[in-house]
Amino acid sequence: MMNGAKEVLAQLNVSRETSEKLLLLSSLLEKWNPKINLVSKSSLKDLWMRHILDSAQIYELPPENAQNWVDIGSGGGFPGLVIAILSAENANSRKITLIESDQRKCAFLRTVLRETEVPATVLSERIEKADPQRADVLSARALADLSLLFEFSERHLGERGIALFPKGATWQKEVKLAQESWSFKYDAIKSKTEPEAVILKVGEIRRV
Ligand SMILES: C[S@@+](CC[C@H](N)C(=O)[O-])C[C@H]1O[C@@H](n2cnc3c(N)ncnc32)[C@H](O)[C@@H]1O
Repeated sequence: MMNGAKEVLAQLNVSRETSEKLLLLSSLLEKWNPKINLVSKSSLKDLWMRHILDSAQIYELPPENAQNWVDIGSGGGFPGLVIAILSAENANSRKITLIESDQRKCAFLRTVLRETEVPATVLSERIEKADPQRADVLSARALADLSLLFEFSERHLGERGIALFPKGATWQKEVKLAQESWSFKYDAIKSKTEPEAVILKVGEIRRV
């Protein structure tokens, strides 16, 4: 088993079936990564902590009735694929959509979904061109600064939806800058995987 897998799986406390799906994701990622660079080579050895646990921690954050979850700029599937796998465990009727413009990465995302038998839709399109999704939850990790993420939210987030954006140590600077052009409410939830990082949970995003 790969570095950290046991510890992370114990921490997540998921069923055997879900553990197997996450293990399948990690082995497919290891296999595809040298060809299409889904995560940086240096972070591959910490895949479970840096990517899988980091993605899983946002799964609990939306309200239970949030049905339509859209992950933009999904890349190698963080957090989108992990959210789809965890949602499948709960057999809830949540609809998951991943938007990613790189065709090869989309082929990887579809392969993992097929092999794990997890339902989700992959849109291989540019975020700014894809049909508006009216998401209840919009997530994006390592995609853009907050101001650009708000522009994407304007297109894809539903009226009462919330956005979940994991951000690193400079998140306060990004918030300040975004406040020049946008009004919004936010909580900064401490990350479980990086001491200075947070997950920004943002709602009521409006242009000023
Ligand atoms: C730095 S990667 C992050 C991937 C993943 N979210 C993660 O945290 O590992 C950003 C991803 O967003 C995709 N992307 C960037 N701009 C995009 C756009 N305008 N429309 C769709 N995908 C985009 C890129 O192809 C890339 O896979």
